[in-house]
Amino acid sequence: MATNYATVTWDQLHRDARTLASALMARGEFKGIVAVTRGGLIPAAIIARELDCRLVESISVISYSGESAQDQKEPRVVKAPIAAGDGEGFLVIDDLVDSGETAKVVRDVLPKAHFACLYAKPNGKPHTDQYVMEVAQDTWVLFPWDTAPLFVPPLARNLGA
Ligand SMILES: O=P(O)(O)OC[C@H]1O[C@H](OP(=O)(O)OP(=O)(O)O)[C@H](O)[C@@H]1O
Ligand SMILES: Nc1nc2[nH]cnc2c(=O)[nH]1
Ligand SMILES: [Mg+2]
Repeated sequence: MATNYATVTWDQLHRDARTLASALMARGEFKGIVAVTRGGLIPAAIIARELDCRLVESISVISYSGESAQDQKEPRVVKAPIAAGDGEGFLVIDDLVDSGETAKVVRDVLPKAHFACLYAKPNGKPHTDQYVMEVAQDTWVLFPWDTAPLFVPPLARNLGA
């Protein structure tokens, strides 16, 4: 079970995706981008815009059924990235690598692609070619699409409770 949570706002996600795009510029042009659904879709859209890349494919992988590491399942590819072939010249984008199991399965399908993500936990780091920020293994990242602002009572109201 994750003991900590790290909340990522839309602004921060956009900034981190642009930082990744900027680092990827040094690798020259990609033929196309493969987004790992669903978490990689929004980062891939931001990066495709920055790299002026119009060919966006997807690979659909299901690895988690809930909101913690306890909910991890064997990753299942439910849609193949046909347009990307063996991945040569393609960039694969996911939101994060945690255990690295999803990335491993994606790499089996696209062995020649360059794999990049925004956030990487220590166990996932060996399975990504590039990432923006490291996150502790016991931290669960809450993406902007996972959360909503909600009312929090003032501290003083809990006095004596
Ligand atoms: O390195 P791992 O331990 O495999 O975990 C990382 C994967 O888990 C999440 O996807 P998830 O399966 O929850 O599906 P989603 O992207 O559709 O939310 C995340 O988006 C990564 O793809
Ligand atoms: N939202 C989210 N999904 C994950 N899938 C695997 N690890 C994580 C994480 O830390 N946050
Ligand atoms: Mg995912």
